[in-house]
Amino acid sequence: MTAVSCVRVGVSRGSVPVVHEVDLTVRKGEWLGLVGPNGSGKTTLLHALAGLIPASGEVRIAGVDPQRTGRRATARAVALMPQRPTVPEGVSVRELVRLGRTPHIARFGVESVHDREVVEEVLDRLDLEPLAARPAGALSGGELQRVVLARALAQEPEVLLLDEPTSALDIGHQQQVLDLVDSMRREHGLTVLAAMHDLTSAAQYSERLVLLDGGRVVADGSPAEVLTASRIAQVYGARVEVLHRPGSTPAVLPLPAAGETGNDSAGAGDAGGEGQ
Ligand SMILES: Nc1ncnc2c1ncn2[C@@H]1O[C@H](COP(=O)(O)OP(=O)(O)OP(=O)(O)O)[C@@H](O)[C@H]1O
Repeated sequence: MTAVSCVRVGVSRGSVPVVHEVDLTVRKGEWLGLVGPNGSGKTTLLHALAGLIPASGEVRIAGVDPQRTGRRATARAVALMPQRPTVPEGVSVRELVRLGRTPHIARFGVESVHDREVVEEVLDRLDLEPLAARPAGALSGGELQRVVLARALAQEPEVLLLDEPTSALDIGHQQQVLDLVDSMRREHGLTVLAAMHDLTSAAQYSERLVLLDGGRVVADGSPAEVLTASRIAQVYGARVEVLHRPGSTPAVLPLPAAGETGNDSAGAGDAGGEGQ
């Protein structure tokens, strides 16, 4: 079953086209990683899929056309975790997470028992209980990032759009949040589209990667197919080695500039070289 389909999708920012003729299909329950250099159009595409900005072409996501469906109705099926969240002044962490329930609550209606249970469950699953009464505006960057993910999960979406979900997180919290999203995908058939810069992490969690460059899809396939050293050099201008470990997904290792061997070995060399 298809959860997301884009046919010749284009998006302009101001008068400048920044996403060009993107064709994309994502299966229900699939994790699709969106990768590409800065400015390649990842955020723009995610915002168009969430119906936040106009796009040309055809978009269907969780059975709705976000370009022609109201924000509220779209938000009952599609949640976006933004790269740069705005936090309403004075709200607590629990209140911010509760905002995720807004699309499900009738205007002038009150929260149901289910609404309250969902909020408490995501606070618990992300270990946010100890922060729940704190003002959201006074959190660290990483704490806020987990709270904003909690708000998106509280929407109980069919499709979750993640824009750099772990950019502010330490390695332990990166694994915690990506493992949680992955378990929700496996248990509930959640469909995930995640824009990520960490290519090793993107390869680990994504069943498929789509690589954007200059607003166009330049590669679409399994992580091993998309992440080759020559393609990363060409698209990112980066020196890397791609490690293929038995039974595991590819790992992308940055390499030092030619002639440099890294801090430790350079230091050892200066001190008299190896084996002395
Ligand atoms: N509001 C805007 N007005 C004008 N141009 C914009 C706007 N937002 C984005 N752009 C431009 O659109 C292009 C794509 O930006 P976008 O944020 O989608 O890239 P990205 O792949 O998400 O980048 P990054 O990895 O740096 O987050 C960039 O050239 C950017 O400068």
